[in-house]
Amino acid sequence: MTTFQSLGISSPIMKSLEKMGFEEATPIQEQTIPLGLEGKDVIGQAQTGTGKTAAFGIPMIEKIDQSQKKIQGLVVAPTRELAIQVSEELHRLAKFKSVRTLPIYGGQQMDRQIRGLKDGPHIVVATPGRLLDHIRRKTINIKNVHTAVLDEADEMLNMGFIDDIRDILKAIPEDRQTLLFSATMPKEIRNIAATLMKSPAEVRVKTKEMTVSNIDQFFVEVNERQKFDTLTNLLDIHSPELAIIFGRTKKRVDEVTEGLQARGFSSEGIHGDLTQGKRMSVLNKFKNGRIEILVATDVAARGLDISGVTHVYNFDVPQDPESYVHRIGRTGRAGKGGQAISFITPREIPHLHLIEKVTKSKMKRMQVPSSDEARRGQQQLTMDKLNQTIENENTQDYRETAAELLEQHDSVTVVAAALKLMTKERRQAPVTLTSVQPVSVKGGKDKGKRNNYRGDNKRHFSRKGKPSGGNRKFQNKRGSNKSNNNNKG
Ligand SMILES: Nc1ncnc2c1ncn2[C@@H]1O[C@H](COP(=O)(O)OP(=O)(O)OP(=O)(O)O)[C@@H](O)[C@H]1O
Ligand SMILES: [Mg+2]
Repeated sequence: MTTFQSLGISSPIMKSLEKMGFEEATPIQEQTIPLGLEGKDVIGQAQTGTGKTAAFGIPMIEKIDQSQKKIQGLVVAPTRELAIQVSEELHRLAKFKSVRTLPIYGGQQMDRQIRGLKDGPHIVVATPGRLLDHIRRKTINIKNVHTAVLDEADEMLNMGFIDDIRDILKAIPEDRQTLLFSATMPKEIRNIAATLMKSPAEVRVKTKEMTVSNIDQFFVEVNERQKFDTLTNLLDIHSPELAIIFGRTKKRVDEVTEGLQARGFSSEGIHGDLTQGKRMSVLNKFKNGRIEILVATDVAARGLDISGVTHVYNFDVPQDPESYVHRIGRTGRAGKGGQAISFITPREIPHLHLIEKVTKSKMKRMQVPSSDEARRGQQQLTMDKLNQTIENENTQDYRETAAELLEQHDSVTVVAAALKLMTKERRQAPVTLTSVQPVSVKGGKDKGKRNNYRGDNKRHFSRKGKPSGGNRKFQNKRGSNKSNNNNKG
């Protein structure tokens, strides 16, 4: 066990850590905080939910001179929601040091951001597009930045933002410290990343698997047309506290959300076509438990830290193994348990094996649930409530009526009627979704897929809006990047 104290952390930050309930440093924190404090460049890789934010946040905050009203730390993150979240975590960590952090992202009014920037934050957490906007308009001064962090670095580089990131880093003095963090870092991306840094130390928290062991991983083999009924049956059986369902496209997310609502589930969708205000309000409702199910594109796959997510469903299997790692990593965070269930159509079985191979983890087969099991699942919830009432509540006032009922009917009939009354029966609304193409590893038109994953740099790194070559998978990827730009502004 490594205490934060032994890492040489100052007392204001120690105080924050105590308030946040952090008792000991996680392995990535233990290994990177000293390097960060020494001013070394670091490529840090550790599993999802293991505290990478504080791993770069603590040394960054330690090095801020709060008497200087200048931006000294800069974090770049791929999505708006993540920029906000990281900014909040840094704010909590810096609570007793009066270090001010400001998130800057697309979809928010420019003049408001400019006012915020004029107020003199010490740390800015930004999405790449909006940050470049400010740099080009000269509405941000990052000449005094001494620490720059790329959170989810592989994703930003993979999205074709390498030139944008270079432009951003060019605007910062060269003697800066640069830190790169992610749960995944394919070799070719790491090589590119290293070109942005000065002889970086590579810290990889060694584990056999890329995924955390506290997530139980399953797959269900289903036909495309069975997916939706299977999903609602599973939701009835699992009755998750909070669940995230990942769909491949925005349209898919909309359709699944509508279908779930039609069947009486409390759910909303999030993707890049929604206004920033809507995205925030959906996410906040989910965080507060006012909706139980969040249906999302990959915009919610990276970095989001929402406590209480017990289940992740890959309604559509993700395109590449990295994406799988990040999606399922929305559960099982900070040592908690979780379940991940991936829907695989028969033609996608080879893709399942590829994911298992790359992530070095195994998904257990889960049988397709029957509607009978789903019904039992719903009734189980009622039974639990009933048992709780029997154990914890005084039911004295109801006994006379109960006895009266039992004179009229046999006991099973009475209890069955009470169960029926209490059980929230699903509306059996018919739901038909527009089919999506299966993902495949090899053969025919999807052939480029694997090559792309394996790391044809040209495909990974060409700039947005400049598709290179006729690779179909690549164009799909670009297609989704167009939406990513919306998403990730
Ligand atoms: N030392 C610690 N002790 C207890 N909780 C911690 C500690 N460090 C971080 N946490 C908490 O663990 C959760 C996950 O942390 P964080 O979001 O930084 O993970 P991550 O490694 O960045 O994951 P991802 O790869 O998904 O981005 C957060 O709620 C954070 O506050
Ligand atoms: Mg993170």
